[in-house]
Amino acid sequence: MSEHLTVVKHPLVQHKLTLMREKDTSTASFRRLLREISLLLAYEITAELELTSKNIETPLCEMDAPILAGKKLALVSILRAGNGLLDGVLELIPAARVGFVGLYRDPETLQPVEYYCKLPGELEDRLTIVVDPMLATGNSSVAAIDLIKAKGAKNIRFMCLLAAPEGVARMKEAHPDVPIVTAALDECLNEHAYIVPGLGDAGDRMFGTK
Ligand SMILES: O=P(O)(O)OC[C@H]1O[C@H](OP(=O)(O)OP(=O)(O)O)[C@H](O)[C@@H]1O
Ligand SMILES: O=c1cc[nH]c(=O)[nH]1
Ligand SMILES: [Mg+2]
Repeated sequence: MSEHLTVVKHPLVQHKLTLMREKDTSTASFRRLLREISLLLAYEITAELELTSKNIETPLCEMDAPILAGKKLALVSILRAGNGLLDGVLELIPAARVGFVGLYRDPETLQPVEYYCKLPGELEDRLTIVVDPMLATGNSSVAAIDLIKAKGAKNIRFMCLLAAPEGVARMKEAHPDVPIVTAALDECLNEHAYIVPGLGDAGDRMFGTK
């Protein structure tokens, strides 16, 4: 991908995102909508994957048919909210290898606290798609991508649902080689570093916690 930031303006994405933002949307609907949007974002983020060809036999004849080139993709979910995007992407790319980085944002310092990390092998040879619905200060995604790069990944993309300008700038500074695909670029962060207008706490809305 050549752009550092891609906002997916597809009408279905925008419609579903509006439903997710509404404060009275139920946990069940929120989860379903996130899965549906993740399929559409996955379509976009994989649009330029490299193809090679394979000789196959159809019931009628032989042909050279396109298939994905290279090693299986890696998907990395930033726990816990990342799992809401992961489920949909895995439906589209079921053979992908999957890793998890467990981080939560300390509400006082806004720094990410790591509590888990398990990543697939041979990351240097794979396209790695990192998923987390919220890019707020960017501290969590930058820290997760630091860990993923330390494990060898060189070709990384980041998928989110909402991005704040502050988070996009932080990512561009720390990881200019990592393209971001998002459903919306919101206005700003509030005094608690929540995205405005945003949708609130993605993890809490997805899992029904508070
Ligand atoms: O860009 P940042 O300012 O770092 O904020 C974004 C992070 O905050 C949320 O996670 P949270 O810490 O709420 O953890 P959770 O997924 O367990 O709810 C979100 O899913 C991101 O990981
Ligand atoms: O707006 C925000 C910011 C960080 N994490 C969230 O879940 N929402
Ligand atoms: Mg949360």
